[in-house]
Amino acid sequence: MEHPQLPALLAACHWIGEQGWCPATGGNMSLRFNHEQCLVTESGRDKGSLTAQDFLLVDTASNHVPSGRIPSAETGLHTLIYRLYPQVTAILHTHSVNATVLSRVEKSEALVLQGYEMQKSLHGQRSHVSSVMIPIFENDQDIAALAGRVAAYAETTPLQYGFLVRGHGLYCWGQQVAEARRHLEGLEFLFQCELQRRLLEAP
Ligand SMILES: CSC[C@@H](O)[C@@H](O)C(=O)COP(=O)(O)O
Ligand SMILES: [Zn+2]
Repeated sequence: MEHPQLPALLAACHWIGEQGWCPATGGNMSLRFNHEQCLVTESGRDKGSLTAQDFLLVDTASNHVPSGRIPSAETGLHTLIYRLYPQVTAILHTHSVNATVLSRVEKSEALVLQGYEMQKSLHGQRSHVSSVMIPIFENDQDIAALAGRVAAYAETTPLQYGFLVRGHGLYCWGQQVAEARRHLEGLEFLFQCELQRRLLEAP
């Protein structure tokens, strides 16, 4: 499989593996291929050691896979984001300890980050004074049902950068692989800060 951004995505996946953010085959990654198709990781691969052969062409409208191979179990979340946001070209899904724990510690439907300079690692954020809201959706083994809830939410509140799935992990994206990777690194930094702040400030 060839795509101008695939080398950058493979490098990002290897870096993600080094960070320990995709343990035990967790996580999945994708690229927009053209107006009709995207490239999604094959299910069950070790995401830290992916090669170009581990990406499958998927029809973005129907989730159909012409090759007949088995794409990520969470393909429906990737294709939803590509359908909703034409500017998105790369999506990263990771299972870091911090995203997994923080999405459970925070009991509400969103994680609000405020007061951090690193909020400016996120597209359009200009100041630590602003609040960054990362929605948290309840985990679900029925990915079509989860995608339906994400789509319903996005009808009233456009998704930016990414969202958390409770006790599961982070989905984030960008207009290029480089932006998706910056969002992932920025959000993971913010998650770690927020977890430590909550621990240290706990009464
Ligand atoms: C290690 S089990 C995790 C999976 O259930 C899932 O959440 C995941 O992210 C990876 O699934 P995959 O089908 O390989 O894309
Ligand atoms: Zn997952």
